[in-house]
Amino acid sequence: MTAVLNLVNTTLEYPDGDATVTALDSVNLSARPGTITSLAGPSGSGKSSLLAVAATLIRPTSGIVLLDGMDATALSARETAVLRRETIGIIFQQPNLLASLTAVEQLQIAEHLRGGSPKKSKARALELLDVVGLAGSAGRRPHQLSGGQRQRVNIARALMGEPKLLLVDEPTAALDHERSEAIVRLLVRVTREFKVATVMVTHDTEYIPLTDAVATMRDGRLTALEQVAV
Ligand SMILES: Nc1ncnc2c1ncn2[C@@H]1O[C@H](COP(=O)(O)OP(=O)(O)OP(=O)(O)O)[C@@H](O)[C@H]1O
Repeated sequence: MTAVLNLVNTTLEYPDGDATVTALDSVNLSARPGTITSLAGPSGSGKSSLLAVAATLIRPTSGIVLLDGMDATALSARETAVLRRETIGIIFQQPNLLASLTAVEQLQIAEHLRGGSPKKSKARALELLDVVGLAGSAGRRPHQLSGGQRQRVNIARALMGEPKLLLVDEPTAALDHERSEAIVRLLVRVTREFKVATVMVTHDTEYIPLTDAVATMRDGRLTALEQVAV
């Protein structure tokens, strides 16, 4: 199947006084529908930079970012925002839920901001909460949910826009072992069920075997891309 994301010779440099820091150094990576790739590597190796470039939040210094066949580096800021909204779901480390809203409303507001109809969005929000195992918690506010449940709302919210690419940054950072494994298993399941291409930054190497492939970074370079044997 055709890749949803293709990074081609992508380089990202940050200014650092008179010098530059090369956060990404000629990186090539692709992600296909229905597959989940772990992105591993030591601190400062470029994982977050790769995710930000793939998310079109940062434009690379050189190279190409192909999203669903379109070169995002050739688009205007407005066109890039539309492509991002229609193609990408982003799951940050912290769920960043709004304290006064119920779980179902967190999903509805995301859809409202995208211009969707409230009635349709409620039905889809309830469906997605069911998918992530929160059917009985739709009316709960963040303080009435556990850390793992809040991360599940975060995942369901990212799926509201029917993304083709799911970019996930350290989803288990704030969770204990049992909840972390459950979250990674959930990400694998939704990747298959919704046929999204998922790229997940992780420090927890123990969950890598649950995913399809692992891309390892060091000093801005992709040093290995291996399929995970099952
Ligand atoms: N805004 C910035 N300005 C200057 N340098 C930056 C900036 N963001 C990141 N860097 C540098 O780019 C390199 C890659 O950083 P990046 O955050 O992408 O690595 P990482 O693998 O995600 O690290 P961590 O696991 O600690 O989050 C590092 O040398 C970092 O110091």
